[in-house]
Amino acid sequence: MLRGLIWGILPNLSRRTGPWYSLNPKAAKRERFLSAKLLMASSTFICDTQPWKDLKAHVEDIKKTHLRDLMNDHERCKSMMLEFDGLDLDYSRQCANEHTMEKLFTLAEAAHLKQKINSMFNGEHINSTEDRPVLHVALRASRDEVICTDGKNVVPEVWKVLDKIRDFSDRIRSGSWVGATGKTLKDVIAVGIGGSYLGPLFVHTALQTNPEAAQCAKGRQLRFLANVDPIDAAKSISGFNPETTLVVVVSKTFTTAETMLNARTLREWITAALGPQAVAKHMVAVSTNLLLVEKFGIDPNNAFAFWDWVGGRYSVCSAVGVLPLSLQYGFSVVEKFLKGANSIDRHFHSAPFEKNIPVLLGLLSVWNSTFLGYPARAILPYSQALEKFAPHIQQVSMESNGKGVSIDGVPLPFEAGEIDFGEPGTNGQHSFYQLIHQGRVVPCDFIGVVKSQQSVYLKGEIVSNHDELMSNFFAQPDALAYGKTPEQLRSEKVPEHLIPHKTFSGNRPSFCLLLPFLNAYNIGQLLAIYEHRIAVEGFIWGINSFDQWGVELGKSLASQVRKQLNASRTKGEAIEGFNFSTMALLTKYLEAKSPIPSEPVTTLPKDI
Ligand SMILES: O=P(O)(O)OC[C@H]1O[C@H](O)[C@H](O)[C@@H](O)[C@@H]1O
Repeated sequence: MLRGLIWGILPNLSRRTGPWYSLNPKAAKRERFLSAKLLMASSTFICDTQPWKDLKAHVEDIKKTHLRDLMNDHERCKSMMLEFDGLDLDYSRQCANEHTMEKLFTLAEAAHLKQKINSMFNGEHINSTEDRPVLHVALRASRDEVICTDGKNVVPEVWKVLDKIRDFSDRIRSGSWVGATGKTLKDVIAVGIGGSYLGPLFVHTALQTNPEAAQCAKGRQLRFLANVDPIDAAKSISGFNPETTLVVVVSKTFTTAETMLNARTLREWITAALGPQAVAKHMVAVSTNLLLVEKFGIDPNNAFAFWDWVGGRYSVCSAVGVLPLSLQYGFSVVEKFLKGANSIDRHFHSAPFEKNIPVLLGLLSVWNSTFLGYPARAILPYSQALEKFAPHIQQVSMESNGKGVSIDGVPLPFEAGEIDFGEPGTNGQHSFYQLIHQGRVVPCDFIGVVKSQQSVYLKGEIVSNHDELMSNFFAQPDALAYGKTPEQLRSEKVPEHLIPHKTFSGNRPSFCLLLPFLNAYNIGQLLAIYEHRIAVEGFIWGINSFDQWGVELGKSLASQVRKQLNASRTKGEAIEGFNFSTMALLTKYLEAKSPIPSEPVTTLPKDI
């Protein structure tokens, strides 16, 4: 109740006056602390509210009607189709009817969804455990938009960095900025991991085959180096010449162990060939921590900033993605990507829930996972260019919503988050679709594209390769929804002993999202839809979707192992301080890995 009141009142105040605590930072911190304490005291879960209980009760009702019968109601289907800015969403194959939707909207009200969305756009510190606002929407705002946090409009800062990227990427691409030996830098290696890698990789993979973008990228190569496995470093430099390569070190914190080691490895690769002074011409950085960038040896003038109000997994629209992508495709292509994301931001912020794509997707995902009990979600783009979309969304979704406590730190009495996975169709059909058709129920997102980036028509065939792909896009959702009954099989004269094996229960929910084309703008739209959908789910569950404490424990244990490896090799110290199993395995590892260097050696990754 109290928590609801706070969520309700603060955004309204801040809309009128700017953030209410903006003038005095000390008071602001104290107020935030007090609010957090108040929130702690009022641990009403969303599952204790009447709308939640109504939805629980509604599950039995909806289970009485098979999806194939729901699909017979054309009015229902019509009401579950939505068009916005060239995109078509069809959610008629959800196990839901008008009552489900009404109840979900009532749940959204009880969770103060509208106020929470406003709080995000208003720059409130909704990431309370890190005391930060969540403003990735500001990264793609147009120059004239005003998005404030702590009393300051952040849009001019965003555009200052974007202008710097435009200028720098133009200079690199035109050859006015050259490497240490006077050669044009035509190849780029972006070193980064997690949010400093997955989003840019997804966008790069999607743009690569777009004719307009590919034309702009002619003669240039962009590669990513993420894994600390030395094979990845070797692959990243394979065939590249340090003289013509620019390394972009991308790390929000500039402390991530893997990225820093890879950055040192590539620095060594450059300096071994061109001398230490070459770093100034061949290495630049993207980070929020410009002090550490300088300490690493990169000129702060060659650093591109972003801000702590951008979560790593939401950073693809910051310099994290915009710099490497602009180097490859030119800033004007990337600007279209930002515009596509901005179009969805505005839609998400202003459209009524009944017509709001991220809200509808988010609410129905909560319905599927929490109420119907389907904990996984398959992301199935029928487009090879989107092959890195599911890996990116895995991080955005599972790092955001894989939480065990509410925003006020109280253990949740229900499970939050989903298990996301996916593959492009039709490849996935020949892999895991067996399970989603006859095994566990996994709600699916089918993503299709109307106009392919490639049109291949073979002699004598009127159905193009792309039509063939899309035939599957249209067929699979119906196969999941309708299934196949024993009666149908009998009418097809299927032998009785095979009928149980060939029966498809159906009643398996899916969404269809159709994009007109796969260009920079649509890719931006797609990204923002998923980012906001995931936020909607977290807002409903009442968790903090913007922190990620769960990744820390493994990191600190790895650092203990690293220390031990160092001590064993340099001082011959015995393995100690671990449990029996880890000690045994570590000892085996050390014994088997000989010769063990006792002092630092430099062996650069070999070009493979
Ligand atoms: O950008 P960095 O600071 O190097 O962080 C890279 C990644 O590190 C961690 O694993 C976090 O869980 C991710 O959210 C983050 O994206």
